[in-house]
Amino acid sequence: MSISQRHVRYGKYHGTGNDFIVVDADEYVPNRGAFAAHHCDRTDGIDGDERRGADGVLFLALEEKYSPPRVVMTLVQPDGSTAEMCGNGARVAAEWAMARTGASEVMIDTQAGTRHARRVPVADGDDLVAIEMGEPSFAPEVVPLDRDEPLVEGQLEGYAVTGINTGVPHAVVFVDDVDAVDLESDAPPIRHHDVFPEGANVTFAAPRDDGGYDQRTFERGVEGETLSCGTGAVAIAAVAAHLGRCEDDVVTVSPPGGDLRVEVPDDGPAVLYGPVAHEFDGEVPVTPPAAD
Ligand SMILES: N[C@@H](CCC[C@H](N)C(=O)O)C(=O)O
Repeated sequence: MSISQRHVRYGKYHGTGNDFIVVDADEYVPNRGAFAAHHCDRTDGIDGDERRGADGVLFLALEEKYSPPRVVMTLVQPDGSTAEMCGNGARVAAEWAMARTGASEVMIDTQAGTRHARRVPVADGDDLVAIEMGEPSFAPEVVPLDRDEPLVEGQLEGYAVTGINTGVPHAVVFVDDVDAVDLESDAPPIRHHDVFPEGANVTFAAPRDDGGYDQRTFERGVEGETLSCGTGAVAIAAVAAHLGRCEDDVVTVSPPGGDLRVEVPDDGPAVLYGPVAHEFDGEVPVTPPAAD
């Protein structure tokens, strides 16, 4: 005998390929971790136009009474963990809220702080969504690091690694060619290294002749490579500025899924710009089927 299942509606979005299932937080999901683990699965998860599954579930609570409107964002990752911040996820949250309210700017409440987001019209192209990202920090207690000094190009697992927090911890490594890195084997020992007591996303960057950087990131919580990572793009720009590797305070960072623009002023918060796409909408069971 089958028991009828309650379903929840969702929207599927991506920001330069970093893709998310968006669920209105008014929809009661009793076990958000299990929901994310099941529906984000790349083999058995939600059936997308191009790729199954997703990099995470964004539970979004819209507070329309404020001006600009506010959104409380909770990112639940495929391993069931909750991330304090997500640059591309926050841009998706902003697009979702701006489409619902007609506003062209919103405030996003994250565990890393409240961030201002706005739509940026682009001549002859799709609008960009810009999100204020706070001030990147190298401070050991903020990254966090299991030592008293910042980690700047310290030797870890055969790479020169810099630890930085851009809302979440990143281990940034500069290389000549990101495509020459075996991410699936080289990133996990850094991601789980003792120096990062809460773990770290591992972001490789290679300078290009045009002043921009190529990016590849192995994400904590996804436990694999994603097509884009916004906090990682900001981490590259901030570490490059810190090491004197870039002259401009506006840097184009290119993960596999597209181009992101990052502003890293000497004082004040970083800003991340990029496109957001709404792929499709659907409904899924609120309680995933039990594993065999
Ligand atoms: N893809 C995100 C980062 C998400 C959080 C990360 N996986 C973590 O656990 O720290 C982005 O665009 O910033």
